[in-house]
Amino acid sequence: TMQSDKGAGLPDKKDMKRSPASYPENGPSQILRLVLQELNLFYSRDVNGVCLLYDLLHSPWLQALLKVYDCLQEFKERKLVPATPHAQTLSFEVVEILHATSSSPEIQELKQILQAPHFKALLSAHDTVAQKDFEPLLPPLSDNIPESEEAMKIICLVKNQQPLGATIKRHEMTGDILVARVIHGGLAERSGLLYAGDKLVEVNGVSVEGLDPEQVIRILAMSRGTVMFKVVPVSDPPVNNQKMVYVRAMTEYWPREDPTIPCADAGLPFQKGDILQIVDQNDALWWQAWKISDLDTCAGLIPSNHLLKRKQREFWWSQAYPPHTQLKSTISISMEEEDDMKIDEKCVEAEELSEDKEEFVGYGQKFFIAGFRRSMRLGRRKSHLSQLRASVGCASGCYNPVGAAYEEVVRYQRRPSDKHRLIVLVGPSGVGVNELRRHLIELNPNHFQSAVPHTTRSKKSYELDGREYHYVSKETFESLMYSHRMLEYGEYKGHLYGTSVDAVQAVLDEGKTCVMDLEPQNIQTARTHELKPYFIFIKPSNMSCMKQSRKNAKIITDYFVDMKFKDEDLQEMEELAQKMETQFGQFFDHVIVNDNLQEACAQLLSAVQKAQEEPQWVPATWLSSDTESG
Ligand SMILES: Nc1ncnc2c1ncn2[C@@H]1O[C@H](COP(=O)(O)OP(=O)(O)OP(=O)(O)O)[C@@H](O)[C@H]1O
Repeated sequence: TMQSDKGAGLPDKKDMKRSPASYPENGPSQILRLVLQELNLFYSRDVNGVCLLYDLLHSPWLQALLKVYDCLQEFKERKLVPATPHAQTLSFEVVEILHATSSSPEIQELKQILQAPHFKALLSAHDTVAQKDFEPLLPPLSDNIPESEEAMKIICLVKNQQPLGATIKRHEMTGDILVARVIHGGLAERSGLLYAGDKLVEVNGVSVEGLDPEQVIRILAMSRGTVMFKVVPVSDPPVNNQKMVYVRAMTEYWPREDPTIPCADAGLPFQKGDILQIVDQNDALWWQAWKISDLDTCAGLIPSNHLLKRKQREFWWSQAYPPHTQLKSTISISMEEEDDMKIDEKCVEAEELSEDKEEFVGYGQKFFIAGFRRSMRLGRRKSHLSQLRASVGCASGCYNPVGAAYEEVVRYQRRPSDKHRLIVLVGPSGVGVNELRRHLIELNPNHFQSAVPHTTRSKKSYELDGREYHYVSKETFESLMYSHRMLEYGEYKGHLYGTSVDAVQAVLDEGKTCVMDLEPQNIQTARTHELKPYFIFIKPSNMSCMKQSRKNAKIITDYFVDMKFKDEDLQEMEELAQKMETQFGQFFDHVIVNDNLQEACAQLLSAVQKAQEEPQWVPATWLSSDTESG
C-alpha cells in the first residue's frame, strides 16, 4: 500500500526530468515536502517506525541543507558575475550606518554578523576572487635602497653525509666566489635552489669575501648536517634543454690522473667501450655524464669530445700503440729473407693438402666449411707484417689518426625480419679463434656459415669455384680492394687472398648468421650499417692455465708444421691480447676467455644468440642510414 500511495503523491516523471535549476519547485526540498505530506498520513495511523522517519525528515537542519543545495543548483548553470568587487568596503559602510541608527535586536544581530571574523574573511575571499587578484602582493621597496644593492637568497641544504654536488670557482676579474657547476642528480641540483653562476656571499655564517675557493671548500667540508649559503642569484639561471645522448667511450679516462680537471672528486672515470649517458653539454670543455651500468649515483664530469681528443693527442707519443702482430716465432722467420720462405713452401703446400682433406672428411661432416685455409690465414698475417715494415723509419707512415673520443650510440633490437648481424671473432694468433669458429659452425651448419673468400691463385682440380674460394683475376681482386669491398686481404706466395663484403652479404641474404674472424686492424672496415657486426674478443687465460690446456695444441706457422706451443709463445699471446685490448677494446661487444674449449664454445653460442635477439648498443649512424635508405 505504501508504494502505491507514495507514487500518487510524487510529481510525474516528465516534470522530474526538467532541470531543478529552472524549476526549483521540483528540487529536493520540494520533494521532501511532498514526502512529508505523505508521511503525515501514516503518522496519524501510527504505522511502525514512521515517527522516526518523519522526525528525521522534518528536522530543520535537513531542510536548510536542501535549500542551500537547491540554490547552488540554480547558480551552477549561471555565469556568476560579482555584484561588487568591494564587498568588504560595503560591509564597513553598512556597519558605520548601523552604529548611527537606533538599535533594535535585528540591527544588533546584523552588526554582530558583519563584524564576526569568519564573515570578514569570507568577504575578503569574495573580493579577491571578484577582483581576480591572485598574485602575491609584495610590500613596496623603500626609496632609499642604493643602486648597487643586490637581492640575496638564503639557502639551507641538509647534507646527510653526501657530497654537495656543486663546484665553485673564483671569478678572474672580480675575485668573487661563484658556483661553477651543479652536478646532475647531486644534492644541490635536486634542491633546485643553487645554480651555476650564483655568487657566494656567506657559507655557514662566514663571509667568503677574499677567501680562496680551497678555504671555502674547507668550511664546507667541516659542516656535517646543514649547510647554509647566502648567495646573490645569477640573473638568468642556465636552462638545460639538451636532449640526452648515449655514447661509447672510444678511449679511457682517469680523472685522478688528470691535473686539469676542475674537481677530481666530481670526475667520472671510464674505460674504453663503456656506454655513457651525457646529460649536460653546456660547458665547451667539461660535460656531465652517467655510466649506464651505474645510474643511481649522481653524474660526473667528463672531458668534452673536443677536449678529450686534445688530451689523446698530447698523450699520443708517450703511449705504446704498436700495431697487432702475430707470435714472434712466426714473425722472426717471416722477417728473414726470401730464402727461408722458399724452404718453407713445400711444407706449407703439403700441409694445405692435408688440411683440405681435413675439411672434407676429418670432422666426419657432410658439409664444407670455407675460409679456414692455412694459406689464406698466413697471407693475411703477412699483409700486416708488410704494413709494419713499411711504417718502420717512416715518419709520416707512423701517423695514426685519433678518431672521435666518443661515438654516439643507440639501442638496436634486431627484428625477426631483419638480416642477422655479422659475428666477428678477434683474438691474438693462436688463441683459438678458428677452433671456436669451426665449433660454432659445426653446431648448426644450416644457420652458421663462413663467407667464401676470394683468391687470385688458380683453381685446383678437386676444388669448386664458390666453394673453397671465388677464383678471380688479379685485376678483379684489386678493384674490389680499391673500392673498399674487401673486409681483409693479404698476399701469400704471390697470390692474393681475402674476404669481400659481398661474400658476407651472400650468407646474410640467405637468412643465416655469418661468422668470420678479422685482424683487429680491419675492424673499422667492417663496422658498417649494412653488416652491423658484433665483435667478440677471444682472449687467453693466465699462463699456468694456458700451459695446461694447450698441452696438445699446435701453432700454425709458415715454417714449422704442427709445432707445439712453447712458453714464450703463450707469453707472447698474452702480451698481444693485452695490446689488442688496449688499442681496440672499445670495439669489443663481448669478451670470452678461451681456457676450457667446451666452456668457451658454450659462451660463444650464448653471446651470438644474444647479439641477434637482444637489444644492443650500436653506432647511431647505423640506424640513421637505415632510415635514409628505407
Ligand atoms: N680452449 C682450447 N683448449 C685447447 N686447445 C685449444 C683451445 N682453443 C684452441 N686450441 C688449439 O690451439 C691451436 C690454435 O688454435 P687456432 O688455430 O684456432 O688459433 P687461431 O686463433 O685461429 O690462430 P691463427 O689466427 O694463428 O690461425 C689449435 O691446435 C687448437 O686446436
